[in-house]
Parts: sequence; structure tokens; C-alpha cells
Amino acid sequence: MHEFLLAAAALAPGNPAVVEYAGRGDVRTVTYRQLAERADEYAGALAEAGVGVGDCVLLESDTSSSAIAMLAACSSLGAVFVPVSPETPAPRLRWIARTTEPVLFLRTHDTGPERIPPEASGTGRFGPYGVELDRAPAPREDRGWRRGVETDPAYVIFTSGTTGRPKGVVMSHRAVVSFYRGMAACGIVGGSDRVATTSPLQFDFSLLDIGLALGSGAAVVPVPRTLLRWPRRFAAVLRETGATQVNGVPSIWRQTLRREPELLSGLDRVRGVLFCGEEFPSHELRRLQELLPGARMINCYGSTESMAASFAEVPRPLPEDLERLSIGTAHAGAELMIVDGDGRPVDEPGVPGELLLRGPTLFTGYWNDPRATEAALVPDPVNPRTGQRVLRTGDLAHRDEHGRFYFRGRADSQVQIRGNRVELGEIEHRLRDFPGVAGAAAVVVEEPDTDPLLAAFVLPEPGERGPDSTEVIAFCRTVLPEYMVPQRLRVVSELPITENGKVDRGELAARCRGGR
Ligand SMILES: Nc1ncnc2c1ncn2[C@@H]1O[C@H](COS(=O)(=O)NC(=O)C[C@H](N)c2ccccc2)[C@@H](O)[C@H]1O
Repeated sequence: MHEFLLAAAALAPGNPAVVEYAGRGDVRTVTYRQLAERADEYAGALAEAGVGVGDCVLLESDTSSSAIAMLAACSSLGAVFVPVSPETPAPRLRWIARTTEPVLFLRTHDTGPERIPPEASGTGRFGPYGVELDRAPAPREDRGWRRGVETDPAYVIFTSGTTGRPKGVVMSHRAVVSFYRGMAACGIVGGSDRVATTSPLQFDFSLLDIGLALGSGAAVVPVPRTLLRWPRRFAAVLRETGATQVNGVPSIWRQTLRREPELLSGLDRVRGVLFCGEEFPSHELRRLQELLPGARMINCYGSTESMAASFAEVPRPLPEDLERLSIGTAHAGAELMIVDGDGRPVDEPGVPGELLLRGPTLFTGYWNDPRATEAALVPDPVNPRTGQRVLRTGDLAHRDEHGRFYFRGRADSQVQIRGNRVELGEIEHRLRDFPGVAGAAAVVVEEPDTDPLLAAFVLPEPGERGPDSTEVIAFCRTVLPEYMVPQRLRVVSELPITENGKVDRGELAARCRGGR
């Protein structure tokens, strides 16, 4: 992974690799040479502390030149990079530390001694100055492997674990670099681009951005997470760093689109936007297209178990009657397929089924969870005798007559209401069509011994009083079957989002349960 990320250091050492915003008028550039040198310095310090092949290094940091250098340093030692964000709640940090037993817990800022997980053998800090150990890792008996190979784990990303405990997705060097190569074949950015990254380091979207930028000899522009929610500051970072590509989940645009859309029309250097993680509401996307007329927009689909899977250019302008955005076709080197409930390939256009992904980018398995791994990496349904395993994405999709795929929701969130399959996306689509509604989310609230409840939340346009609930429900009733009409409708001042920036449906459902 480090060889792929730092290849440009040999070809254009003086080019910017990371452009960091340190405050108004204070933008700092780290060149590829400097990044490679810092990675070497870190690797030397970690090797000296006894870090070797297969050892986990738990890193608490935002995306930065130091974090990227540490990622490359771990890779060069065959160590496993386990990123968590400074805003990760302590219990989750503890769970990850207990599960991975890191030889080293490193952080960029001193977030207090209480956040140091006792399970970490060694602890310390790192930054542009180097590595400072507070506690060296305890000496350990000699281990097996001596040098890293490409099938070894490069990193472990813990999913948000919607169902219970978070699962550690183990990605090998081979899987990551195969994906990076497949993505590079799309020609999304070039050497003079500056890729603004807005996701937390614990979300592999950040790792996609790093590979997209550095793999193309371009620069990574970390957007300070604290500034994301202030439209003026967000726009200032993009302008002052000269960002040409802005990557992030749909919610990064919401505040600016709602409150100060005119800020975006000043960003005439932005020529590309890439989003992933969930569906981008079409009226917001249409708005963004109008405000960034020169920007090519790409819908990137995939799950952490393969980093991502497909890229689709968003039609410009977005057709008025657009039902849903395509997620495109699998990137070079991989293939998507749809199977029915019995695992048989579905070929007819328009027929939904579960999406499977085949190719070299698949994850190794869930950390210390062989059963979950077995459930996700299944025998190839076309020819099980080959022993090849393919990824069950857990998503439903259909294919159109041109072979392009369309996301149809999570298989496990396909809920039955009074015996009928409900597509939450369809309900949300309808809610957003109601005049004065700027955003919407629909959730199913499962209560013990009663029918599941279908609840909806609508976000009014700024300055608008919330729409009347009975009118909205009547509006839904005109096109949706009765079982898909929300039984409860709330007006909210904002849609809650998860740490990774997706709409937090768990929080919304909890509000209904608590009768809040
Ligand atoms: N473009 C989409 N439309 C609609 N639903 C989607 C989409 N991208 C994911 N998803 C959903 O999110 C799930 C994956 O969730 S995840 O494992 O937390 N990973 C992510 O969300 C990010 C993913 N690793 C990634 C990183 C970088 C680029 C692309 C994708 C997918 O299975 C889909 O259900």
C-alpha cells in the first residue's frame, strides 16, 4: 500500500502531496518527498520500538500529512493500521483496543490519559516532529512471519455496527491496491488536482480519497472536521487551498445548500464532486449542480468490505422525473451480479435481487469473527466448484437494459409492514416532493408484540414553518400503497447524522420508541 501511495515521490518529489489548512491565510504544503521522508522517520521509530509484521497500531487522528505518513510507515513494516477518530466515544475505542490488542496506541493530540486504552502495550504521540513514546511496547516473544506480503492485512476499519458490536473489516494490501488501480482507471483526477477529503479517518471514504489523490500524483486536502458544519468556513477552506475535487457524503453539503448556497457559486476551481455512502436526495443534488456548473459529479457505491465497488457519472442536468440515480457498473477488475433469494443469477432488467461483488478487492474477513465472515464471503453462485468466494453486499439492486445498476435499499432494511415489502427510499422520495420539504427520512420502528410502525421525519425549507402532517400524509396516500403511508410524521429542524455523516436512522427510530 505504501509503495502505491508514495510512487509519485520518485517521479515528482517536489509536487504537493498534502495541502493543510491551518487557519485563515495559513495553508501549508507537504511535498511527496517530505511525506516519504516523514514516513521513513516514523517507520524507523516504530521498528526501533519493536513493531513488526502483523502487529496492530491503533491510531487516534484526523486525516493529516502525519496520519498519511503513519499509514505508509505501518504498511512498510507490515503492521496493521487501525484508525479511530478523536470524536470516537470512549467505549467504542475501548472495544476496538480490546479486540485488536494494539502494540502501540498513537495519537496526534493529547486527549487526556483517561482515553489511553490499557490494552495498548505501548502508547505515544506523533506529528510533524516525529514519534514520542510515553510507554514503549512490552518486549514480546519472537513472532512467526519476518516480512510483509501483499495478502497481509493493511488496515482494519470498524463498521458502525448497526446491529450490535462493530465488526472489524480486514483489508489486505492486495485488495486495497487492486481497488486503487481500478479506481485510477476511471481517470477521475490528474496530477494537478487537489482532492478535498471530508470523512473521518475511521471511515474508509478517507482512505479512498487518499488513494485517489496520491495514486494520481495529486494532493490531498484534509478539511478540518470542525469546520465542516460552518458553510463560510467550509467554503473558505475549499477556496484557500485551491481544492479542485470535493469528496464527501451527501450531508456535507446540506447546511451550505440550506443556509448560504451563494457561497458555492464562488468556488470556480471545483471541477469534481464525488459522493458515496447513501442516496443523494435529487432536489439537493440538482441544486448543487446549478451552483457548481463546472463540476462533474460521481456517485460512488460500495461497502467497506471492498472499499467501494462502482462509479457512476451523474447526468447533468438531473432529469426532472429521475426515479433514482444509477450506481453505474463495477470498476475495472471487478464484477457486480444480482442473484435471487435462492442465489441464482438474475438477468432480466428491472428485476431486483441481492448484489454480489466478485474480484480481487474483497476483504480478508471480519477481525476475529469467522462466522460473520462465512456469511459475507459466499461460494460463487455461478460455479461453486471453483472455491472462489464472492461478497454478499447485503444490498438490493436492479440492472437496466444497458447493464447499469440501481440501488434499491439494504436487504436487511427491507421491512415487511402488514406482510408487504416496504421500500423506505420510495417513501422518502415522495416526502421530499411535498412543497416546502427540504429533507426527509423514513424509519420502521419495531416494537415488541405490535405491528412495526412506519414513521417519517421531514425537514422544512429554511424559514418555512413545518408542513401540516396530515396534509403530507394525505399527499403520500395519493401515490403510495396504504402500507407505505407513514403512520407517524414529525417535522424536525435537522436530520441527525452518524459519525460517518449518514442520516442516523437509529436515532430517529429511538425518538419514536421513547415517544419523544
Ligand atoms: N452510492 C451509494 N448509494 C446508495 N447507498 C450506498 C452508496 N454507497 C454506499 N451505500 C450504502 O452503504 C453501505 C456501505 O456502508 S459502509 O460499509 O459503511 N461503507 C460506506 O458507506 C462507504 C464505502 N466504504 C465507500 C467508501 C468510499 C466510496 C464509496 C463507498 C452499502 O452497502 C450501501 O447500503
